[in-house]
Amino acid sequence: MNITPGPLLGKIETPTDLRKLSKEQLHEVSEELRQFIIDVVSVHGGHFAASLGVIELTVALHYVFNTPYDQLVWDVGHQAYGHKILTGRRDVFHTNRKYKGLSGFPKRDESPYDTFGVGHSSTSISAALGMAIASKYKGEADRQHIAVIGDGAMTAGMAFEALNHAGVANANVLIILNDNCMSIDPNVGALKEYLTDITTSPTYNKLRDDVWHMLGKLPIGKRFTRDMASKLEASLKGVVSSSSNLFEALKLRYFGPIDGHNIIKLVDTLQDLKDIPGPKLLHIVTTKGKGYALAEKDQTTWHAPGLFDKITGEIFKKVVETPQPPKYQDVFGHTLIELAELNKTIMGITPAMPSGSSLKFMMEQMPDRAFDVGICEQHAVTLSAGLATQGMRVFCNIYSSFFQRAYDQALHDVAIQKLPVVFCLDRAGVVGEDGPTHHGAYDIAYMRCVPNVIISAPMNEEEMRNLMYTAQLPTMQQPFVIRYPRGQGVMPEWRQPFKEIKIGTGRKIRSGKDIAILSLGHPGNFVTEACKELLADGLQPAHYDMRFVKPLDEALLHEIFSEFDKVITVEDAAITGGFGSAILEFMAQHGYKASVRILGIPDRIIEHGKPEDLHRECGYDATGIAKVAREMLKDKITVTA
Ligand SMILES: Cc1ncc(C[n+]2csc(CCOP(=O)(O)OP(=O)(O)O)c2C)c(N)n1
Ligand SMILES: CC(=O)[C@@H](O)[C@H](O)COP(=O)(O)O
Ligand SMILES: [Mg+2]
Repeated sequence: MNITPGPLLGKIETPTDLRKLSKEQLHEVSEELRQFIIDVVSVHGGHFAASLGVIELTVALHYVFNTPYDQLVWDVGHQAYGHKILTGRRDVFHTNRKYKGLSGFPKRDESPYDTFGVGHSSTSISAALGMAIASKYKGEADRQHIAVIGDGAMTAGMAFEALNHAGVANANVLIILNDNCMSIDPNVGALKEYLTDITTSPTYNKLRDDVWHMLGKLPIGKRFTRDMASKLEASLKGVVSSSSNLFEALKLRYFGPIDGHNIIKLVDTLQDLKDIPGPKLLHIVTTKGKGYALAEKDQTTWHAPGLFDKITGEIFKKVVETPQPPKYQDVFGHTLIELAELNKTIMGITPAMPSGSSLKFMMEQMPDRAFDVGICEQHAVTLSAGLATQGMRVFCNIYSSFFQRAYDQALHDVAIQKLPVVFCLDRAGVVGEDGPTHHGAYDIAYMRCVPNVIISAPMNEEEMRNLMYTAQLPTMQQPFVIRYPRGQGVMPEWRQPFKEIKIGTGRKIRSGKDIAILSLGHPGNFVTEACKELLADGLQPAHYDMRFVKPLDEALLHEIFSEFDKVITVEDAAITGGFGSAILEFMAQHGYKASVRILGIPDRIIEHGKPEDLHRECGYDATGIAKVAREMLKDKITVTA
């Protein structure tokens, strides 16, 4: 569908065109940009509410600063759609997040305006500070470095590590704190409350408004001179003294809070801040989903709603007649409640993904036993470890790719102490449209080398429930990983009674004599499909769902390698160091010789696209598996005319 931008936006190829407009025209540009994003995202999908909330900021930043010479870093990057559209990508924006299309996040390969690749949160201040220190070293005194970070992203330890450095680095960095009181779900924690206090304090706001009013009376050009800036700071410090303003206490000059939807005020403020060297923080207050009423009202649903009718606001769901299998995340969410009812020691932790992980069900039903701790994966893991020392059985649910943040905590705080924390790693494998920053490719490789850890992956909902059940049994006294993918499983009838699964045991799904296909987790379902193709070719594949990558089912493997000299392994994880590698290690240790092909995520960056496109590209969809089996069995295939 051809989506036409408004008349002003249609003339903006790059920010240079934007800068030719008058300040008064920026409101119109903002509205056209907002409408264009609504038009495109409603029919092509993607993140939504966050970009709508920073439209005015985006326009103001590119209007005031000399991008890309001035370096603009977006945190997470899910809010950078306006930035993409204004920086040369308007006409290809409909390819956003599609296979071979634009990335859903800023990406250095894509544009010189994308100064830093993002996707995981809370990196922007460190990155912008690094750029600022480099500019200082190179003598580029005129260069500006801006980090735009949300209130959710600001909760992460990494953001505070960067603030701690920025305050004393004497480098030219402007941090814009985009405060909309939301993460994906409502933001949490004491920092959120602090930001609310500072935004709503009547004394503070009165004084601030008085000062702005006074500045507004100065002739343009004289406004907010350095002198005035110091006076403004001094007066504000009277109310929010450096000991009570968190950012001032960290030696950053603090400005705001200001209305982040007032484009004129934003432009004036940014223009003024340009002249103030050193580390500074501008606090802006915005509404996530601004300008689309339904998104403003239900910001979590509209974070990334999928396709929708932009007029009625109806979010399209696939029309299906037969009962559908649930999403794995929902199996987790509902099963955890069932288990928690049986076992009073169970608790649930999520770092900022209550909706995405479905821990929200337990948070609603058992608020003293399930917590969102903010975008704080490291804390989530060590908190779980602390709880485990006191006899709690914690299900710490983290997306596989975000778990990377907490590796040392998993190793140092959980594994070395052999604490029985259950890590439910959601979004394991290729996740699809979020792309390389979010693919859960590496968890097997980086956890397999850690002693004391059990690593498992269910092939379906029933196994998922039984693994969760097994993981919380009192006999289980060590860390337990359960990895599972984004999206639906395969069993519409999934609420079966719990059964313990013996640790380190796989199961034979079908017998055969030509080749053994060993799968781990959900891709076992691709193998089932591949086997159908092979049977149609007259071949006899055997299929084993191994379930555990650590410990391996050695008895079953001895049986397999005694019987087969051709083996394929299949996993939705990095081949290097993964499940297939574990099988090769087993063979080497026991002196087995066989021809083995390992299918999984190859050793290169896999871009974004629909999961099925990516599985095909990696070669472990049903067709890819069958193709490899046929290659290995070519002597056995009888060609018929
Ligand atoms: C390390 C990490 N954990 C979790 C996420 C998932 N995530 C993406 S956006 C987001 C909310 C960010 O909130 P905020 O920074 O306030 O931005 P907003 O969406 O409100 O604009 C979360 C939790 C992530 N991208 N990175
Ligand atoms: C930007 C970000 O990190 C999240 O919004 C992520 O896209 C959520 O992924 P899911 O849709 O898999 O929950
Ligand atoms: Mg926010």
